[in-house]
Amino acid sequence: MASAPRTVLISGCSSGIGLELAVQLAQDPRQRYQVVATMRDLRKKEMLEAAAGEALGKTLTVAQLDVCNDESVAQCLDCIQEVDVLVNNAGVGLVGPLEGLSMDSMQNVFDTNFFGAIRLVKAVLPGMKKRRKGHIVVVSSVMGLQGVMFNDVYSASKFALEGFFESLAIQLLQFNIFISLVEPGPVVTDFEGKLMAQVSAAEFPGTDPETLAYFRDFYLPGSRELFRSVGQSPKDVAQAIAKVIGSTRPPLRKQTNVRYLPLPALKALDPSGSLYVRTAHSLLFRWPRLLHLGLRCLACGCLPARVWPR
Ligand SMILES: NC(=O)C1=CN([C@@H]2O[C@H](COP(=O)(O)OP(=O)(O)OC[C@H]3O[C@@H](n4cnc5c(N)ncnc54)[C@H](OP(=O)(O)O)[C@@H]3O)[C@@H](O)[C@H]2O)C=CC1
Ligand SMILES: CC1=C(/C=C/C(C)=C/C=C/C(C)=C/C=O)C(C)(C)CCC1
Repeated sequence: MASAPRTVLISGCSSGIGLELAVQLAQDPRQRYQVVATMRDLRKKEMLEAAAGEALGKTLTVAQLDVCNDESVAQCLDCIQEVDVLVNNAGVGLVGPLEGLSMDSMQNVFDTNFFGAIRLVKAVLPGMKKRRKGHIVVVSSVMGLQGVMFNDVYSASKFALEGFFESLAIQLLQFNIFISLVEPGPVVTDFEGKLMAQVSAAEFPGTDPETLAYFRDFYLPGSRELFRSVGQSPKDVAQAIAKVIGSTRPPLRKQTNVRYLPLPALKALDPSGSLYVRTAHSLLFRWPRLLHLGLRCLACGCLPARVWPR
């Protein structure tokens, strides 16, 4: 006999990975999921509703949820009996020279990416513990594994998630609750467009001209090329997350982009950290042509498209 559908609550479904995941799970051919797709601004729900098609109102419902707001979280959860799977997907980026970024903008990154996820976990955990089952999925990033220049604060917010959820995972095994940190590389969503809009509007006051030139003339072109060459589609990332949710023994960590794997591998190869830091520095500042060639090679499609082990 087929078991009852699991209720999946996903944050940040107005666009990108969250939207794709909500639709994929709601359209699961085996109807294993009842999806509560949430977003902070319901005026943005049209795209999700259109993509959901016939699943809307059946296996997918849309609800308001701002991960930075206690009241919004409480109201949303009041309407759901049990959350079997929580997907912490909502997130914001922040890029630029540190000297030119306001403390408010940095705090907003932590409020959303880190404390937003914790706020939701605190809300669903008592129920999961009582039922002695549950799965918490966190959309982390390769930047939760290694820092990337000019992404200092965003990367720190993802490192914070990694430390927090790895710690929690140990206790929660006692309650049969699993944690999975999904670590995508660059994904072609509104995320990059929002960052670029932020960059073109910002003047980065107080930043010295040399640093600004490194950011604008080295980092931005390199990052643009990286997204163009090895960027994954949100559909691919959502598929990887759906697989993690569907597995009986969910992994603690899952990287989604095989073409980005050489970079985290540098960190694993040299625990002192120097190999990764020096290679990233050289690729950006000393051998940009090698970076360009390497990215073209990685993009050419001759590499397998899946991450090993599967
Ligand atoms: N794109 C990429 O290259 C990568 C992205 N990630 C991570 O994937 C996740 C999804 O990003 P992605 O789909 O790419 O980008 P999008 O910008 O398309 O999606 C981000 C989502 O988060 C929502 N959000 C932001 N703040 C809040 C809030 N306070 N409460 C509720 N929702 C909020 C946005 O809503 P709104 O429309 O209202 O702003 C939007 O729905 C993020 O955690 C991101 O860090 C990880 C690795 C790479
Ligand atoms: C420019 C540049 C880099 C940039 C990496 C970037 C920009 C990664 C972006 C990842 C994202 C967007 C994750 C989201 O969570 C490298 C490869 C480290 C080193 C060489 C030069």
